[in-house]
This record gives sequence, C-alpha cells and structure tokens, in this order.
Amino acid sequence: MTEKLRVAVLGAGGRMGQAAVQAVEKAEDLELVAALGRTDPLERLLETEAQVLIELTVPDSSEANVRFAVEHGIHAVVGTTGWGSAKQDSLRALLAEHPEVGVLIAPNFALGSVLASSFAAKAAKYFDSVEIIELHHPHKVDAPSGTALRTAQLIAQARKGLPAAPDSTEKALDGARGASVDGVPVHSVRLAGLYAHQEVLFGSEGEQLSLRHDSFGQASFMPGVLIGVRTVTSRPGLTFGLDGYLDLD
Ligand SMILES: NC(=O)C1=CN([C@@H]2O[C@H](COP(=O)(O)OP(=O)(O)OC[C@H]3O[C@@H](n4cnc5c(N)ncnc54)[C@H](O)[C@@H]3O)[C@@H](O)[C@H]2O)C=CC1
Ligand SMILES: O=C(O)C1=N[C@H](C(=O)O)C[C@H](O)C1
Repeated sequence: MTEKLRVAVLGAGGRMGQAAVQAVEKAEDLELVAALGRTDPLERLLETEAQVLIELTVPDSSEANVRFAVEHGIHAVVGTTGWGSAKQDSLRALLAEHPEVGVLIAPNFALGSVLASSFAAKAAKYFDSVEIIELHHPHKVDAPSGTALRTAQLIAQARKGLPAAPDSTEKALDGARGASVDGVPVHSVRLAGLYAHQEVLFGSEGEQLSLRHDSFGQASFMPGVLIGVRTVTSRPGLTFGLDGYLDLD
C-alpha cells in the first residue's frame, strides 16, 4: 500500500483552515498530521514530519510561514493573499537554494474562478473597456482581493500595446473610479451576507460581456486545495496560480 501524504494545516481555526482540515481528513490518500493556529510554534511541522503545508492565515504572517516550510524541505500550498511581486521574487530566490521543494500560491482555489480569470484574459484584447468588481464578506482584511489583483494582471498582460480604455472623467472623488491595477479599474464591495464574488465587465460600442463567478462558501475552494496538495510535491519551484497545475489551453 502506498504511504499517505503527511499534511499540516496552518490557520486551522479560520474559515478556510477549518474547511481544509475536514477536506484532508476525508481524503483517503492524505493524513492530517497537524492543525495549527496562531499560538502554535512552527516547529510542530518538523515534529509531525509534515510533507505538505496548507497555509491559510493572514497576509502579515504568510511569508514567514512559507519561508520556514521551504527552509525545512516542506512543500507549501498557499491560499493567503498579499503575495506581491517582491515577496514572490524573494521566495523564488529561497527556492533556488532548495531545488527539491515546491510551492503553490493560489489567489483563488475555486475552479470556476480560475476558469473565469482565464476566460477574461482571453477576452481582454477584443474589447475597448474593462473593469473589475469584486464583492466579499465584510470580515475580509485586504482590498482589492487577491483574485482581482491576479485577474487584472492577466488582463493587463493580454492588452499590452492596445489603447487605454476610453474615460472622459475629469473630476472624481477619491476612489470613485476604483483602484487602478496595472491600468485596470478594480472596485471592491464589502457587504454583509456576501461571501466571495467577482464580475469582470468588458465593453465595446453596442455590446457588453460579463464574466461572473460566485463562491457561496469554503466548500468551493476545497477541490482546488486538494489538487494543489497532490501536485505540489512533483512541481519544484514557485507556481503562482492554480491554473499552473491545470490544463486550460
Ligand atoms: N486562495 C483562495 O482560494 C482563498 C484564499 N483566502 C485567503 O485565505 C486567508 C484566510 O482566509 P479566512 O480563512 O477566510 O480567514 P480567517 O480570518 O477566518 O482565518 C485566518 C486564521 O489564521 C490565523 N492566524 C493568523 N495569524 C497566524 C499565524 N501567524 N500563524 C497561524 N495562524 C494564524 C487566525 O487566528 C485565523 O484563525 C485570507 O488571506 C483570505 O483572503 C480565502 C478564501 C479562499
Ligand atoms: O478572503 C476571502 O474570503 C477570499 N480571499 C481570496 C481573494 O482575496 O481573492 C479568494 C476569495 O476571493 C475569498
């Protein structure tokens, strides 16, 4: 019988962490060896001989947690937001010193969301205008969402060399036109009753394309988390975005 993959969850008391603990416990090929919270020392990962860390904490602590894992030869599947390009570059440099270790940073684990961002990148060059609206529960600490940042970056790459979207705004209250992410306006809504939603609006003369994805709960992310855990051990280096593990072409 093949041995089960030894998995630890960090941020296990949080919304995503609790769901990840249950998903790992249910998976027959995985063994949950640690469910750790803020007050647990990271050395528990070593004592429990974890092979893969699922990291679902807060933007301020994620980088140090992942670096600890990599330095100790533990693969990491990271859902926490806040991984800008400087942090990614620094992690890539660390991974170069640990060439056997894999890290997946996934701004969104929901397969529908990954597909919607990929469709948005495909559509981007065919329309004059594009704006992103992301809508989340009011407990979310970051804005814009990691998913919106990633989607805007993919769209901006696809629109390189094209004219800027038409916009005659001359006077606006601060924030009225959203945050510009690589030139793409991103609007963040925080509303009681919502969970995690995003709409990408494309417009040209006489037509509109809307690409909307809705996550209604943590269950939407778990199939993607499990794909990450099962794949990361055979993908050394840094992969940014679950699309890197899927065949979307
Ligand atoms: N990639 C994806 O598909 C998804 C990503 N997220 C992101 O995942 C992160 C967690 O989201 P939620 O579970 O909704 O938040 P949450 O606030 O419910 O949970 C965060 C947990 O992390 C714990 N924590 C804080 N600092 C820690 C530390 N240094 N070590 C260990 N644990 C620590 C907190 O005590 C809390 O239990 C956020 O950045 C969120 O944006 C959320 C949903 C989906
Ligand atoms: O905080 C959340 O809830 C979510 N965070 C991720 C993000 O910032 O994109 C993924 C999803 O939107 C839920």
